Amino acid sequence: MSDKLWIFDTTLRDGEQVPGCQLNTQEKIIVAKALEDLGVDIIEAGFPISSPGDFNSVVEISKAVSNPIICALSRAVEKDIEVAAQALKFAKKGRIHTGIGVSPYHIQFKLRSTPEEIIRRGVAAVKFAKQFVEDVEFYAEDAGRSEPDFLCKIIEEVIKAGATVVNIPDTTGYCLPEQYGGIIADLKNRVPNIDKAIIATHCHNDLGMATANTVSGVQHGARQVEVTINGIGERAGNTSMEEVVMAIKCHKSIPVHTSIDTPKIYKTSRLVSKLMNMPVQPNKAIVGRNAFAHSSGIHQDGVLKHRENYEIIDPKEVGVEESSIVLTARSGRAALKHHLDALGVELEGEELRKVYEEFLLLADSKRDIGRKDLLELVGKYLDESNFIELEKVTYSSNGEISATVQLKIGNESFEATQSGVGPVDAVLKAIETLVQPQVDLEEFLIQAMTHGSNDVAKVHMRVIKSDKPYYGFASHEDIVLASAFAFVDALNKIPVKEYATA
Ligand SMILES: CC(=O)SCCNC(=O)CCNC(=O)[C@H](O)C(C)(C)COP(=O)(O)OP(=O)(O)OC[C@H]1O[C@@H](n2cnc3c(N)ncnc32)[C@H](O)[C@@H]1OP(=O)(O)O
Ligand SMILES: CC(C)C(=O)C(=O)O
Ligand SMILES: [Mg+2]
Repeated sequence: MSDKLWIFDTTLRDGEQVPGCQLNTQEKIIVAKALEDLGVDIIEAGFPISSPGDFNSVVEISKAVSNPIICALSRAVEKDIEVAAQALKFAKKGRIHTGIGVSPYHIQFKLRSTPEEIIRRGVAAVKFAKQFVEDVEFYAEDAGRSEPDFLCKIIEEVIKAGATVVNIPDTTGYCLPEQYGGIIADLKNRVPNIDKAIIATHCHNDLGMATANTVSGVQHGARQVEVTINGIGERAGNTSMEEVVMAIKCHKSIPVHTSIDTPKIYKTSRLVSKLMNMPVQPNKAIVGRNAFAHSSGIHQDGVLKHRENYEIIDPKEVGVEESSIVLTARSGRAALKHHLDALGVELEGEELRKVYEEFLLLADSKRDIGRKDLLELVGKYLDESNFIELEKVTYSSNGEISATVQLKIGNESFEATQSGVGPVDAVLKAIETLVQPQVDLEEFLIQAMTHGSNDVAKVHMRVIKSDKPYYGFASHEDIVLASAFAFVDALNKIPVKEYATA
């Protein structure tokens, strides 16, 4: 059995310290509920002494969320701790997180104190917090730059005072992975009562090492990780939750497991990005737009042959529908064929070679090639492959709205009548009863070309058949006819063998 790794999310506290990312109470509740749903064990909900708004957020999150422990931050200051305890009064499981700077920089220049005094204040803060809650976490701020003997001493003393979790922050993101792992190992080996508390990692990303340091900490004995969604946080950010969780999931040699429901990662990432108005960089691991996008021919060919040639994570595992094959001038024939197949154009040999040559000319002049470009390239093949023809459409909107459609399917003609909420709906239903490919209409877009009342309507639609998308386009002065033609256009791209005619 592997150990449980406690996931402590500080998106709403350390993450929210980023300029421009501040959330109001309602928004914080939305994020807190999403974190609960994701399976987070501890939510650091705020720093209650900091402002009435933050106090209120901790109160309301405590009411709104039931499974995770709700944690409130404080300095090693009695007033902070008292206010944190008040804010947690509705929490089913509340934790006070208190602590003090432990590096020579912090002791001398920030707190203007002495090591002995810092130990005294740390111990006093833990004891004071224990009067309100059983669960008290102590943070040794800037532990990453602290003196090892002093760090061991203060950790031993705060555990004696009742700390249930000892947090070892690399506050300034200074450490290298071996160094940070070494600090955790040192505490494990030298602090006599260390097994009475859980060791937590809390890393910052100033050198881009936050995830590596956190994982190293876990490998050396830490059993709580303090993380944020998308790695948001002050300066270069905090450790990103999704990176640590997936690194642990991918590497079974790390003897821990988490309770994160990983298919919910992507939607939580989007939610946080949207509410905090903080875009995710496209190449961000796990949740970036390009994290599962393949854009060069050799990679695309490899992925199409066997996904794992270039992917260590199945995108579905983190809630991304599927990997994408992006067409660029660096793509090869395998990628082009993949896209053409999706459009229902199955080209091989010489035909494929010719289209590929034209494609490369176009791709050299454009950054990436979209669906519309492809349709232009292979339009002639699409026309030839029309299996279904729309022969006649009539519709009436008097009383019940109904439509009659006549289709030529292969070499035979069929007719059907259907009613609907509007003529477009009725026509599409009638077509569906004749051609039964059981498709899902996923996207349906009508655009006016010139904006006059005698305008031409352009219809674009996307239908899904056997998990594959197919696209239809048409234009006509009559919106109903444009819709019918676009639907037939999409249906014509589905391989003929998939049809069952009525
Ligand atoms: C590494 C981190 O992320 S720590 C958390 C950072 N987050 C925040 O700071 C957000 C919330 N902070 C605040 O709202 C305010 O800073 C407050 C309410 C905590 C304090 O405000 P003020 O009383 O005006 O103090 P100010 O912010 O100017 O200075 C911080 C004071 O706390 C002291 N202090 C800093 N950390 C600690 C600590 N862990 N324990 C005790 N005292 C501390 C500083 O030495 C300084 O004291 P001084 O004024 O005697 O020199
Ligand atoms: C307050 C502590 C836990 C912190 O955020 C840090 O040291 O980075
Ligand atoms: Mg921090």
